[in-house]
Amino acid sequence: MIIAANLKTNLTRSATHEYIKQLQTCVQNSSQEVLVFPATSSLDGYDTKITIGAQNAYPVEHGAFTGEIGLDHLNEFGIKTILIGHSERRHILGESQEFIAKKFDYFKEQGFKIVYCVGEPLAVRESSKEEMLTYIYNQYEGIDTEYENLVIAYEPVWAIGTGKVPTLEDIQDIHKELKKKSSAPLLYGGSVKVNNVKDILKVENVDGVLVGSAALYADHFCSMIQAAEELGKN
Ligand SMILES: O=C(CO)COP(=O)(O)O
Repeated sequence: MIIAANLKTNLTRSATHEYIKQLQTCVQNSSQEVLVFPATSSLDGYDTKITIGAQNAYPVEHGAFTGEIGLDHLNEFGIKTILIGHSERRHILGESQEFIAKKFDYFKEQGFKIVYCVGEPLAVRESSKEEMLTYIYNQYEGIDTEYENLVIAYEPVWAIGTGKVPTLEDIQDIHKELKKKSSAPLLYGGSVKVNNVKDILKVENVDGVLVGSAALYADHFCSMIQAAEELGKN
């Protein structure tokens, strides 16, 4: 399974080094695919079997894009994994589907593993299932769903950082629908914690989890990796 940590705007570079060091023991004998997305300024050359990915980069090698980093900055650390389409970039940073698709194409051309996020806000959730699926399907616009290095993460916006989680039946239902759009591994994200990770990982068509706040604690993230290991679902 894929067990991924999105550290968002947390943990400085030295704290991230400490964090990765603490994770070493639990990934050593684990057969899970573990990904960590540190803050941009915490990207570095980490000596670990954990895959380090970027939370964001501009679709360019380098150039005049104040505040952004480009491909050269990722290459410096051998980073070949990127998160694209996260709801915080869509809704807080104002990234359009068109721009997201452009970013996707660029990093696909570079052969990156792309963890592509989709998910609906609460108002959409509270509408009909049909409207909800239409909303989510629009987030597939311009995206090559057959790209071999693609991982999709379904993250309902209303479940992110709120402690609210869809029912297991709802996760199963939506993952079944999303698998029809793409056979890529499909992660669930949104308030995944140590106490619910096992139940979520057991759901059909859940191929892993993308964890935010609970992953900031190395011991909690470790427990999640171990939970996946115990389930023996690779
Ligand atoms: O946004 C997320 C991961 O990308 C989920 O965040 P939380 O686990 O804090 O809800």
